[in-house]
Amino acid sequence: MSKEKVLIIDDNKSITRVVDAIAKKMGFLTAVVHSYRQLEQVITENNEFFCACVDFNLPDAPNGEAIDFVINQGIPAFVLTGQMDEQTRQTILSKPVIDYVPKETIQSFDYVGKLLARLKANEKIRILIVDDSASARIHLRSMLTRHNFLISEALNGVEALKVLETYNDIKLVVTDNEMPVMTGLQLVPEIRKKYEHQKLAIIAISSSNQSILSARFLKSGADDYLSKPFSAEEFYTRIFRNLEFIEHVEEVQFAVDHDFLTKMHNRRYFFEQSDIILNKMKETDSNAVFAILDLDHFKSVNDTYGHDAGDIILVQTAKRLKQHFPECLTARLGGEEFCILFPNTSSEEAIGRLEFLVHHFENFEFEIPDKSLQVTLSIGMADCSDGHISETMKRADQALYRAKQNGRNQLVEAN
Ligand SMILES: Nc1nc2c(ncn2[C@@H]2O[C@H](COP(=O)(O)OP(=O)(O)OP(=O)(O)O)[C@@H](O)[C@H]2O)c(=O)[nH]1
Repeated sequence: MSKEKVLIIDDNKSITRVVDAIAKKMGFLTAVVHSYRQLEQVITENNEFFCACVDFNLPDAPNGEAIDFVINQGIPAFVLTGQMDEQTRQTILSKPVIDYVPKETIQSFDYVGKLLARLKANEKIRILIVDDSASARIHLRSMLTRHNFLISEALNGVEALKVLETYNDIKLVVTDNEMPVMTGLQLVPEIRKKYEHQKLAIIAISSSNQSILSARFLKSGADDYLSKPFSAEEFYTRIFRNLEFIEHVEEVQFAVDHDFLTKMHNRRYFFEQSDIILNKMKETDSNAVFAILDLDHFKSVNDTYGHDAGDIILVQTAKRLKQHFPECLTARLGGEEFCILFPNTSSEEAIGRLEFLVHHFENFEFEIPDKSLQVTLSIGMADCSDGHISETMKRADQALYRAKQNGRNQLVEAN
């Protein structure tokens, strides 16, 4: 039984084939049925599904009965429908479904793919609901949990601030305005003192008919405003827009901080962070060590086995460095050159760990297509007593030069 299985229910086989292919491409397992009768059978064997994609109209269940059946089994469901009149829309939205997808064009199936990706991503996203009304919280929780979000709740602004301190995976706050202790309008600027728009979105919800309220919320730092009553489509669209903004910023930030090939931190990030770490070390009078690592005769690896093989070795080297030094700041400086900053570490300890690494590389077989090969490592190391990473780097670089001169495959400590 797998929670990673998508249940696909449609009497039209060309539609199930397309949805099946989309789900499989995304790494899901699938179960496909073409009638209500088959659906009942499948469910008796297993009702553990990630979600279900349900046809509104089946020959033996013409009025959305399959949707009710699946939801009653506790399976989150989205609906595929050929009819898109207002009556059908109302009927679908009166049920606690994830969403509906009109089977109008081929783009509808792109939407199915996006929906599945969204549902998978949502499993790691926590939303904080802030409302003093239990029924409002229950309603919002029900709408959001069917989209797989993790949920926390608070009854007023002060509680909300405490919950934000407790959970670091909250990406979105949905807040009411009128609440005892601290209102939504008071809460929003308090949140903004600590959390930027790129990290945390705020959507305010209110039934107040004061048109100025939305402007006041937006000016105090909210990202969006919803007036009650709102449709499910509007609610979800605003939730996803705001989360997508945060996710795009995260993607851009990742690209800025990481090396494209190895996904290791890059030179720019290393310099920025090493300053912060070395300042902390100075304050606590602790020792730090810097090492620069260079693969030996890498040009000949590229020349002999090709650039793609060289890339594989760089990626595997990055993986080994992250595994060996999880608590250190590691980065790819460029080309076949990497570096490590050991915080709170004596030179003796760093020497021990780096010598072990040299030995490990000497004995390690890199796997490239149809072959395995050894690539050794030279390292220059310097303690960070001069306080500036650029000075330390110069000394470590000279030590690396000596390691290369002495025959490579070794560690040399700076004078
Ligand atoms: N495959 C691959 N090769 C790279 C990349 N970046 C730099 N290189 C190659 O790394 C090689 C570095 O060569 P050299 O600087 O001569 O150093 P070396 O051959 O390792 O010699 P020593 O350092 O003296 O042992 C060059 O062939 C570059 O083209 C990359 O992203 N991928």
